[in-house]
Amino acid sequence: MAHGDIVLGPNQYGKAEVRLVRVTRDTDVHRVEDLNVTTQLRGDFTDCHTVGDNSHVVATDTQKNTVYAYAREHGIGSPEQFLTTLGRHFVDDFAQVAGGRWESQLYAWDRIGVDGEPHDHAFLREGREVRTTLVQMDGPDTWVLAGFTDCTVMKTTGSEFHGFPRDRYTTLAETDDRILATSVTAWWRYTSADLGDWNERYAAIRDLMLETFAGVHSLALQQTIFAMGRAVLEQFPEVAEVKLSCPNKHHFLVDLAPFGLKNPNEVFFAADRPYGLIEATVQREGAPEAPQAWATVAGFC
Ligand SMILES: O=c1[nH]c(=O)c2[nH]c(=O)[nH]c2[nH]1
Repeated sequence: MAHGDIVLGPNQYGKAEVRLVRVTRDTDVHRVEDLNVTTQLRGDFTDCHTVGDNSHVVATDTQKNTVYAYAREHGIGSPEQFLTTLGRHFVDDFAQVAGGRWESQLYAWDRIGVDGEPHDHAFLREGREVRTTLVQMDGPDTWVLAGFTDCTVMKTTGSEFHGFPRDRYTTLAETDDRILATSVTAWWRYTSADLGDWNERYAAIRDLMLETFAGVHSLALQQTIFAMGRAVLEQFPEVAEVKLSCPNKHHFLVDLAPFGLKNPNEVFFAADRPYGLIEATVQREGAPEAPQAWATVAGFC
């Protein structure tokens, strides 16, 4: 080969960020494994790059499907075990694959506590929510808003969605058992700026919202968030109104039938966009509104 020829250097390819949620439901106490998997192959792929010969190319789509099928067939257990098993398959079963890299991020979930007991199928993404507070003043008037954001929760059962209108653009299947997941952003307005015990009250309101999320058998995310706001207004007279903004973090059941596998609500694709965005204000009928309190709070109806 003459000096100066253009040749292919190091290369690898695969599917990045395969969002995989596996629910193990062999008992009523569900377990959740939530991974973001990237699979990349190295080996004899020169002809694809230089002349477009794909005869050696294990399609990235195939790599993605393999991630989901392996989650179903072999389970996850640990990311180390899962990635090693996956990588061994590609390296051992395809002569042209010499090696590769398999990487994942694992998102940990805790169980939501209800009456001090860990819930069977309602989970809270590990890591605290961000507590938010906004005080507005206008002369002698003070308004205190409190809330939180980035509080990601999931129910692996106890959620249905059906009975919605169908037109020629409707493809969504009705379901009586789906994953319901959202990242809650909540704001509430206190009736007074002089309540004291702010930290205890904040924690109690947050816990009540999470317990309500866990406890409500959901027919729609709209119903769940209204119940969360209503529970706060019923138990905390010092709260005047509650606003919630909740993305519906869709989890789509992966069709494993083409690979000869059943998927009894176990292996899901966790999509990040587009997402439903469900927002509501829950208020006391006839109570005076306080537009000044909310005037600069963006993104809420
Ligand atoms: O809880 C839901 N509310 C909706 O309005 C909706 N729309 C949709 O496609 N899925 C869902 N889920």
